[in-house]
Amino acid sequence: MKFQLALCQMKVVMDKSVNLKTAERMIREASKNGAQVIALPEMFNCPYSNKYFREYGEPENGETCKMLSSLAKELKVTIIGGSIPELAEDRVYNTSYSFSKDGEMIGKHRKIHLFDIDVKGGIRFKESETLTAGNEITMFDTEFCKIGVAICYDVRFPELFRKMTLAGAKLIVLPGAFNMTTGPAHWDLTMRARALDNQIYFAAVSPARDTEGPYQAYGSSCVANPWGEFCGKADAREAIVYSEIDLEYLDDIRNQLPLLKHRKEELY
Ligand SMILES: O=C(O)CCC(=O)C(=O)O
Repeated sequence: MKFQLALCQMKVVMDKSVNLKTAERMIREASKNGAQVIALPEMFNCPYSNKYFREYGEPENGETCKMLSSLAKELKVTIIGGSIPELAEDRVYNTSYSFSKDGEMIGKHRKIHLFDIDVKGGIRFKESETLTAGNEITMFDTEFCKIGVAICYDVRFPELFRKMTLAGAKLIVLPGAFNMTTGPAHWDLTMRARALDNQIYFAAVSPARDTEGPYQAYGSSCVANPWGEFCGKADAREAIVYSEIDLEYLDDIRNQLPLLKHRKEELY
């Protein structure tokens, strides 16, 4: 079984309606080019800043969800809708909604690990000033395979992905927006490591870099294959990354190098 994955590395601007139009344009283009699973970046409708999350936030089934659901249904594609600020009661979550090709919501992931860091000479960010953490692992079935979804800083916690792998995920999609300090240092390495350790396809989708916006995303959306190599990669500019996800190849790699079978669970 093979299928086509597309990652829409879109430019995110201050105007929410422009962001929704860009997402729609890129999803339509990806679908026209044969993509069957299409993913968007973290916080694709909102500038990535604590200042804006509440203002741009929407309850579940707000206008962004409605747009993604109807596009999925119209184009008959699975959409992993990056993430957006979700308003629930008085809280704000960083939430990714996924839709089946019938337009049904099949996944909802609230970012589990909040990005609260202070790197000397680099970046300081404290998501917990505005956001609340989720507490569930997110996986769903599609006609192709089980897909897991996590968001950005979640990627740094390998146990999460091992768990998804053991539960049958073959593709993990990570909407993410690394920055210009940790991006060059860790992005490529971390995405390849998650793919290699678990012998899965691991796809990370970032916004394009906007040197005029309040946050400079690293870009570099990529797909790493079960051998740990990139099989799709963007630079910092707006682009769609296409990759073939080949589940027979995944099985071949696992047969040739049976890492998952060689685990000694009784020891660790
Ligand atoms: O882990 C990192 O270095 C970046 C994480 C991040 O930007 C985020 O979680 O939004």
